[in-house]
Amino acid sequence: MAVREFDEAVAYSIGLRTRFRGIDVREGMLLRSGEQWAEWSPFTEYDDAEAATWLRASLAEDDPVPLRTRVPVNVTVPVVTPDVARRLVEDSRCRTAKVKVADPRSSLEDDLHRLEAVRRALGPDGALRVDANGAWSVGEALVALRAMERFGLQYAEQPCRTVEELAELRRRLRAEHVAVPVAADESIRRSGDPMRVAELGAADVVVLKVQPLGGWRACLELVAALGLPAVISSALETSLGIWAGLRTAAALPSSSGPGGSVPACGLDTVRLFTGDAIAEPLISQDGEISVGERPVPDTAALARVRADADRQRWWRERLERCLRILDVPRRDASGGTR
Ligand SMILES: O=C(O)CCC(=O)C1=CC=C[C@@H](O)[C@@H]1C(=O)O
Ligand SMILES: [Mg+2]
Repeated sequence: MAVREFDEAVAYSIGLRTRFRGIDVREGMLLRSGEQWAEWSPFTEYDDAEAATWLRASLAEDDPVPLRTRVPVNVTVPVVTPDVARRLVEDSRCRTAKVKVADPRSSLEDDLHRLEAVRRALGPDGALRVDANGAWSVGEALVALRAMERFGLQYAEQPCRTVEELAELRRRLRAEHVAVPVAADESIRRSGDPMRVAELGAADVVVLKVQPLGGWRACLELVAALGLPAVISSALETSLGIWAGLRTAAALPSSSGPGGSVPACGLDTVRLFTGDAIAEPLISQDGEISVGERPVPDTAALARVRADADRQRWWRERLERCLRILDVPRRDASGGTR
């Protein structure tokens, strides 16, 4: 089945080195319009309405104007043993680490051991973040963050599920003099009303992802409207999706971070993949990734990550449904629109 809106639409399937957010394989599509390739990779369990928002990002025809050529990034530490965590941080040479915590497979004690190993690998000057993906109640978050405070946390990302809980937690952390700022991720990208985070005073920092928010323009508009420090993060993508995040981070206003730079972004996740679609994957060097021209897939690399016929069909059908939701003008066989 052909998808007429694109010149090519290829589904990929790439193994993860470590289980991450409950998945071992990342799937998505790479879409070509003329010379331009983009990624569309809504998680497979998302419904069509949410997947269509991600598609809006992939349909963007222009790119934001970059203000810098390099973007600092954090190394992302999944739920792994302290030893593996230490090695990941040391190998990355990043000066900021984000550690997954509150996973069903990891007790608070396990989390504390992992954090201790990461803090030791970073040294006292490195920045350390945790991400709980909304797993804690307010009470649980208070207990955990009180215990984690001694490692010096830059912030805790989405400690609780709802915006109201984040706001309450933030108040109670302050009242109890626990020095851990709160960052909102899912409350921005999945709540349907990202402005509520600012209205309720629910976060000190916001985490923004280009595909889930429907594109770079929506991200930059949100940064301006929210008036909070913003960290651009990956949605666990190939280098094509990562490039869109990097380019957006490169366009953040210079007031975002010290010395005209931006806070370290969560864009070093190609490291978590066993393969990629481009020849020179966008992975950090000395804690930064250079933002070059929009990449194009490499024929051999793309062949290695191409999904099987069943998954090609599944993704194409999903793409057709999402295009209908967005009401994208149909191209006729000659390439014109109708
Ligand atoms: O922010 C990072 O360091 C990497 C990206 C990352 O952690 C995530 C990517 C995609 C899905 C999420 O579960 C997860 C996150 O919650 O931030
Ligand atoms: Mg997160």
